[in-house]
Amino acid sequence: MNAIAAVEPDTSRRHGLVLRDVSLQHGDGPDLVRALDEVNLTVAPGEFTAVVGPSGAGKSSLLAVAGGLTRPTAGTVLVAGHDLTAGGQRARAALRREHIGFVFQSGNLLPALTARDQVRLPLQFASGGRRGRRDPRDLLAEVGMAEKADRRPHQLSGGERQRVGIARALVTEPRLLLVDEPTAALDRARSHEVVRLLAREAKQRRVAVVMVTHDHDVLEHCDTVYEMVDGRLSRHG
Ligand SMILES: Nc1ncnc2c1ncn2[C@@H]1O[C@H](COP(=O)(O)OP(=O)(O)OP(=O)(O)O)[C@@H](O)[C@H]1O
Repeated sequence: MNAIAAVEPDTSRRHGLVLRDVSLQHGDGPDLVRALDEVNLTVAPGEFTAVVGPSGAGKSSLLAVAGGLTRPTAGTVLVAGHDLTAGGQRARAALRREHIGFVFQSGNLLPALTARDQVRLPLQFASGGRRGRRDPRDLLAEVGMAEKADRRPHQLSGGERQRVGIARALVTEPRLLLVDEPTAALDRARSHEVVRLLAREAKQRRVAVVMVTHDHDVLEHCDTVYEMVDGRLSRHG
């Protein structure tokens, strides 16, 4: 037997994100919109990918499909080797809790909770099964928020809220991090800090990251940049 042939050629990539021929349509007849049009994308563990493109191009649809929030009309979505398109809504929700973290535009924090409790929250919903979850205190220290762990969102700056949002998304040790316009509310310096932090976490924790952004300034921190136009994805630059 040929030992080399027996080795799966794409092992390292299998546990990140794979989209194969993914399409998402809304409506029908004259109202048909192809939000995603036969999209193929592979993001390896530790790879930091950005997606840019004009308004209405399909970027949010891409995140929704990759995150199991929306089922594509056609194609396959694999996250950490699991088929997000195979099961029903409950199966998708379970895979989402287990393997996927989300970071939103302005942190999306709950007003009543301290930074520490925001980061603890996802642990209460995650199953105890898989590898070690992160200690919220360690994670807050890692994102530079240890000193402000007792503060609530209104006592934090935009950049600090975003850091807490990133810590919250990482506490369950996701294999895939989906990030939607993380710098929308930030000035230039804070934008670079936040995206640099995402890049560092991607590498250190071997997380596949997909970040949608309008901010071309921060693309220098990304490994791969794609452009989305009319639901089609292509390499940028
Ligand atoms: N539920 C829906 N029903 C019908 N059309 C929809 C629906 N959701 C999105 N669309 C359409 O799908 C296309 C892609 O939308 P999407 O929100 O993914 O774009 P986007 O690139 O994220 O835009 P933006 O940068 O403005 O957020 C758009 O033409 C939009 O109008």
